[in-house]
Amino acid sequence: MTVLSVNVNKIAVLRNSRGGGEPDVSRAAQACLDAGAHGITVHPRPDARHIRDYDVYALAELTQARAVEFNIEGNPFAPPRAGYPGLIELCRRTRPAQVTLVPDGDDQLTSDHGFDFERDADALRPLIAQLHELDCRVSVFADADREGIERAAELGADRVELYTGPYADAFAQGDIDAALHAFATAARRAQAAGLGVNAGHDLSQANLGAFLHGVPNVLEVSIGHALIGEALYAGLDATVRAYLDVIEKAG
Ligand SMILES: CC(=O)[C@@H](O)[C@H](O)COP(=O)(O)O
Ligand SMILES: NCC(=O)COP(=O)(O)O
Repeated sequence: MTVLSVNVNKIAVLRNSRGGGEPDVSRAAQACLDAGAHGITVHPRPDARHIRDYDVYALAELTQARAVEFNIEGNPFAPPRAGYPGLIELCRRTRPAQVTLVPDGDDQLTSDHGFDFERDADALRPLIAQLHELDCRVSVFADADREGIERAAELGADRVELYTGPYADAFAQGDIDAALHAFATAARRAQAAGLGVNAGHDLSQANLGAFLHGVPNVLEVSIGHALIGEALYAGLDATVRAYLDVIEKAG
C-alpha cells in the first residue's frame, strides 16, 4: 500500500505570518500521526519562509519517538546562511529516514521541476553517497516527461519522487489520460531500473485516487498544500461551534 507522508510546511507559513509559536508545527504533525499518517515531510528553504531549522530538529525528535518516517526535501546546492545550515548539514544533524533532493531556487514560489539527471549527474553522485553514509534513503525529484529517469539509479539514488504538478493541472482541466500515461510510463521505467517510486506536489483528495489507480506501485505520496487547506474546511464547523459554546457559557 502507498504510504502517506504529510508535508507540514503550510503550518509553519501560518505561524510565521504572526511570529510566536501558533499554530504549533509539532502539534500539527502529532495530529497527523495520530490520524494514521505514516510519516512527516518538510521542505525547509534557505529564506526560512516555511519550515525553520528548529522545526526540523523538533520534528526529527518527534518522528524518532513515534518510529515513523521523517522525509526532508530540499535543494542540496543552496549554500548555508544564517538560520539555515544547508540541506546536507541539516540531515547530518537529524538523520532523517529519507531525504528528497529537489532542484528548486529560492526565487521559486514552490517546486516546479525535477532534475536533469544527465546535466546534474556529477553534482548529485557525491551528495547521494554522502547521504547514504548518514543512513538516509535518497529520493530525487523527477519530471515524468523528461528522458533519462533511469539515470537516477546510476547515480546511486534509491527512489525518484515524480513531480505531480503537471498531473494535477491536467486533472483540473478534466483531461488526465495523456498525463496518467506519461506518469505510468515514467514509473515503470524507474522501477525497471531498480528505483522505488514516490510522488508529490499538488496532490489532493480529488486527484489522488485516479493517480494511484493509474500509476503502478507508488510507494509514498507526500502531500501538504491541499491537505492543510482541506483540513481547514473540515475543522471550521467544529471550531466555530466551540467558540459559540465558550461565548454561551460566559453569558
Ligand atoms: C518537492 C515538493 O513538491 C514539495 O516539497 C513542495 O515544494 C512543498 O511545497 P511548499 O514549499 O509550497 O510547501
Ligand atoms: N513532495 C511534495 C510535498 O511534500 C507536498 O507538496 P504539496 O502537496 O504541498 O504541493
